[in-house]
Order: sequence, then structure tokens, then C-alpha cells
Amino acid sequence: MRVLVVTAVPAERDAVTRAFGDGPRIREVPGAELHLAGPFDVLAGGAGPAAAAAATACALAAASAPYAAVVSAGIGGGFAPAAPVGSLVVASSVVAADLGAETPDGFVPVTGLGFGRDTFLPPEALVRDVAEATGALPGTVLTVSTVTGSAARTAELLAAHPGAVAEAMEGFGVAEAAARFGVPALELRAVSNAVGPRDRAAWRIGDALAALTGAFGKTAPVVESWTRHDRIDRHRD
Ligand SMILES: O=C(O)c1cccc(C(=O)CC[C@H]2O[C@@H](n3cnc4c(=O)[nH]cnc43)[C@H](O)[C@@H]2O)c1
Repeated sequence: MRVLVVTAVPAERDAVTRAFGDGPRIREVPGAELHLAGPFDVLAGGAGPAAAAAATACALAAASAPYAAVVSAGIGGGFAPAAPVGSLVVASSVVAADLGAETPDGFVPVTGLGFGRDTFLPPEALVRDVAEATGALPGTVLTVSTVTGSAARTAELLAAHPGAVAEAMEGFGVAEAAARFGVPALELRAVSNAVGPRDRAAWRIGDALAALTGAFGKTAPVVESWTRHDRIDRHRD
């Protein structure tokens, strides 16, 4: 079985496929262009949870054989001091941090409003194996629709999610689409910037993309072993 990887932008997609040499095979499916490299079918689905969910759903619906897992991957913001620039994180939980309602008493997640969901839990053993293989820090990865740009918002997010190690903009959308197809989802991020007051000039995108390439080279044997033994299905939680 193969693994679908969804990034936001082509530069992230190419960083993943570069781990397997130049020139991935390309397959067009309705709504998505897949780049095939190693055990991964990689697509750049767009920025934000809505684009990511739509692209993931298109690829899953068009697949001729079921995928073993879907990985939301790319660069991300790291919460200091846990996840410094250049480091890797793997989500032990994927949380929609700004999906809900603002009330006079503060933010209420969508689940507090009585519907929807705000958290997905990737398979524990797969998270552990990927963390061991890559050196990625396991922890909560937040999905936000607005990149955090102030110390006040950073503190607010950490107060609400003390286990947060990083934020990005697609993980929850990918996981939501994957869940509809009964496929487990993971999220793997390379930290390009610290979450906090906006300083775009300080983003180390090149370093993060290089870390992402290294991480996928090391993740391939892990997922190959899992898929060969069909362990993702048996260990799904
Ligand atoms: O300008 C470039 O060369 C370039 C190359 C690769 C990626 C980008 C992006 O801007 C990717 C956008 C993507 O990155 C995630 N991200 C990164 N840092 C944060 C953050 O602090 N908070 C939230 N998201 C972040 C996010 O998933 C974006 O979709 C540019």
C-alpha cells in the first residue's frame, strides 16, 4: 500500500520527493497532481485547512487502491523552546485551534458548541516509530487559519494547548478528509520559524525544507515496514 502526502505548496512537495532522487513520476487525478516517489504519492494541495481537505479528498476518491495513511507535511511554526527552527515535529494530536466561537468568556471550541470535532489522534505506534526514525519531537500540532503574529496570541494558544509544539495551516483539514475515508492521518513538520511576533525575514525556509527532505528519507523505511505488514490497519486507534 502507498502513503499519500499532502503539502501546501510545490516547494514543500518537491522537498519531500527530493529524498528519492530527481524527477518523480507524475500522475494526474481529478483535482490533484500526484508526484510519485518511494512509497509516497505527494501533492501540493494549497494553503489552509479548506484547500488541504479538498485536495486530500480528491486524491483519496481518485485512488485505484486504498492508501495506508495520509501525511500532512511541510514547514511550520515552532513553539519555543520545545521546537527550535530547523527541528522536526510529529503530531501526537492534530488540533483545530481556532475552530469555534469567541464568547464574552473566551474562545469556545466547536465541540463546546455541541457539534463537530476539533482533534484527531494519529496512530500512537506510528507516531512513535516516525519520531524515533527522524528525531522529530512528538506533540500537539495546531492547525490555524491565521498565522500567529503576536506574543499575546502565542501565550493564548499555549494556555489553551500546553502540549503544543508547532502550528501550521493544513493538518486538521487533511485529517478530516482522511477520516471520511477511514484512513489514518499523520502530520510531520519542519520548523521554519518561531511562533510569535511576526518576523518574516527570520523564517529559515531553506533549512526547514532540507530538514523535511531528510525526514522523509528516514520515514520511508518506517512506512514501508508498516504497510508491508499491514500494521497500520491492525493498529489503527
Ligand atoms: O517562499 C517560499 O519559498 C516558501 C517555500 C515553502 C513554503 C512556503 C510557505 O509559506 C508555506 C506556507 C505554509 O507553511 C506553514 N507555516 C509555516 N510557518 C507557519 C506558522 O508560523 N504558522 C502557521 N503556519 C505556518 C503553513 O502550513 C502554510 O500553509 C514558502
